[in-house]
Amino acid sequence: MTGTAKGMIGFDWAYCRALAVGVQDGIADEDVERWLPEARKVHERILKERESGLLAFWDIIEDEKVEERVLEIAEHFKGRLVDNIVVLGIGGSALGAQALFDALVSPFYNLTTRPRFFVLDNIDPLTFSQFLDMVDLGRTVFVVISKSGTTAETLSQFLIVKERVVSLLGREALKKHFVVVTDPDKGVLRSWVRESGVLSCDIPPGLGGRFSVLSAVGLVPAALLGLDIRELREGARAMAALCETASVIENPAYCNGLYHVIADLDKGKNIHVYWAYSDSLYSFADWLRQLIAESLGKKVGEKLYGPTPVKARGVTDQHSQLQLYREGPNNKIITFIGVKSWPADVDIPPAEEESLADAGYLGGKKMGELFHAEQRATAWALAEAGRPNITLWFPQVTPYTIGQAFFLYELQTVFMGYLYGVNPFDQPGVELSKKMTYGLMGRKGFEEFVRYL
Ligand SMILES: O=P(O)(O)OC[C@H]1O[C@H](O)[C@H](O)[C@@H](O)[C@@H]1O
Repeated sequence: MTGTAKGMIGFDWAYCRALAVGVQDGIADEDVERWLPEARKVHERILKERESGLLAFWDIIEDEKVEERVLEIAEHFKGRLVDNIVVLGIGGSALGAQALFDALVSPFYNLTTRPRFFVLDNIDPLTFSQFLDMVDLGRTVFVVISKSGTTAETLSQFLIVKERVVSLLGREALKKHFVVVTDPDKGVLRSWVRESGVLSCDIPPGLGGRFSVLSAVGLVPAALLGLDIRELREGARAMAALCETASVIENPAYCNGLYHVIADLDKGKNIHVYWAYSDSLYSFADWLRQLIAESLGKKVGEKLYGPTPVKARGVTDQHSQLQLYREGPNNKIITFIGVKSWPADVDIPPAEEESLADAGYLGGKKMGELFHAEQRATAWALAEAGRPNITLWFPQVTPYTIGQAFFLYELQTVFMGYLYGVNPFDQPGVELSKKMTYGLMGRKGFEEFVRYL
């Protein structure tokens, strides 16, 4: 089936353009014109970096060896009595797997299916101890994911469960219950893989955590769950093909990125809301929050950059956030993440009782109709109040379309970073609190960091 037949995601930018409905300070042609020379330079830079293999997030979707290795590992666990697949990881080593799972699997999956899937991306002692009390370690596979292989949170989780597996099942059981996804050479986890012989997958050194969902970081959990990782990456490649064009206006990643930079720097809209009108895409908004915050939240000299990414859920947050978005400070650009059709829908029966006459307008309709009507009305109502908004439409949520969305926003974020003039691939701001934590935890060589406290 062709790409188009499988369905391509796409933007509706009508309500972010100037003078659409009531959008006074939307994006005007002259705004775009002003930025085009800079945007074209950024395209040239991206082209050069691609040619010199500096864009690992783009190269990874074309690297077939990754899929082969991941499917090999999934094959190893096939047919085994596995009740639980548990990801131990945090940030870029967890958010992608969670977004993939929630996008492609029912929210009630764990109640009805085996193996169940859990992403433990926090070290709340109560949650973690309750999880360990609940889980049958003998029927659990832990996927330990850490690009650096040194992240304290993930190592603490790993040390706890490893010790319990060894004391319950013996050291030889480690290979049956652990898979590690980490740096090919460096880090504590890589040394342990060498020593223990457990199965592992590499995270290419040049691939940042928040850009790694289409690598083994997202693929190992997805393949263990039997999700179609080939379709996922084919979707990413289909979007990459669309984003090859130098035309900033025709390139979905560039055009949407440009609108967001203009909204932030020229229109004072530095809060970027991602309003998922789909329960299955709500975690995708979480994944986006890390990608945008860590890539664009940067200090260059005395200048501070970076929109604040905010997530919302539709239609639920119409009843909690809309008031602010429509009548509060006009400092936001809002992206609705919508789904054209669902694999299932529900009929709303007619209201027979006289007492329910006022609910009559709902009868004979489908819940999806009401959902779409509310999304459409909310987008219009925001535009009418001068609030620029965009809709990203998924024809359906499938491995193919979610793969597209991951790649689209990874490239858009790099494009925006270069337009802002920041490095979208590092995150220096997260290091100090880590060093102070090491100091507080008595780690050798970090004593100096606790003097601040
Ligand atoms: O994958 P890891 O090396 O364990 O890092 C996990 C996360 O922690 C870091 O502190 C960074 O903030 C994130 O960019 C990263 O994704």
